[in-house]
Amino acid sequence: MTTTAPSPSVTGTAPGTLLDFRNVAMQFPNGTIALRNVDLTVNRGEFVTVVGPSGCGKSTLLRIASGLEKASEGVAEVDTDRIGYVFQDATLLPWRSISKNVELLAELHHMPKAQRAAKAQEAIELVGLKGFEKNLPKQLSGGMRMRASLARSLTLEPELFLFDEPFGALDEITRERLNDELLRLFVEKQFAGLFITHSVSEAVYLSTKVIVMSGRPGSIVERFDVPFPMPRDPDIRFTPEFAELVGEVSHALREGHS
Ligand SMILES: Nc1ncnc2c1ncn2[C@@H]1O[C@H](COP(=O)(O)OP(=O)(O)OP(=O)(O)O)[C@@H](O)[C@H]1O
Repeated sequence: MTTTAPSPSVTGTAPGTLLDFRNVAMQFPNGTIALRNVDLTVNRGEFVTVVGPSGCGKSTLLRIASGLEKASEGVAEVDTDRIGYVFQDATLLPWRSISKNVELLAELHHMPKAQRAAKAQEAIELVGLKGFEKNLPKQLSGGMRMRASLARSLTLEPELFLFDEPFGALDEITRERLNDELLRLFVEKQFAGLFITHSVSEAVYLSTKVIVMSGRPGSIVERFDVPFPMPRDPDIRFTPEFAELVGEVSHALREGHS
């Protein structure tokens, strides 16, 4: 596939572009134009976060990346079939135990039983749910359910992870803790990330790049490189440099909205 020059990897992974959108536009059959002129790349080793006002087309962008929707114009290339998804809702099956939920994707991919059980156990331990394998989803907190959702995707060892506001419904402390755990997984598992959030500080904290979108029809108004090294020190959030970048992104968001 044709790619733009990848930026240097921050996690030591091989360089290369996993997602490449060129001049992507989306018009739904009812006439709603959700996206226009979107140029976006996600390279190996990158964690790219998109922020933008409600209804600007962020979820549509992710659905195009996942193959659930087809762009009405432009080129949307994804150079891997190992894609992980985490949505705002953990979407666990209520009648299945946590370990059986975490095994589900591997099961759908016809992974042999013993292998998928081992993968699920490894993923459960990675997200800090050891000891809860036999519990049902309703016996877990919202944050724990989200960890299970993450674990379910990790069993397939995704190269590209798509996140649609996964922590939006959680309280601040849980959200911060999960941000730290996600960063740890990003460094350890070396997937590339495309993340959507309404929180500018979450975007800056998690990402190597932040993309700001305008109101609908969504187009990219500004891109920011986040210079803080990985693994990221949680205290970075209390530094003037961090506050300054959050301020710049917030400003671009307000400008793009008006
Ligand atoms: N299947 C569809 N048919 C018609 N219009 C749609 C469809 N899906 C989304 N839209 C419209 O496209 C626009 C973008 O929707 P999308 O869900 O991508 O926005 P978003 O930025 O993710 O919003 P939010 O931040 O509120 O979740 C909205 O105006 C929405 O109503």
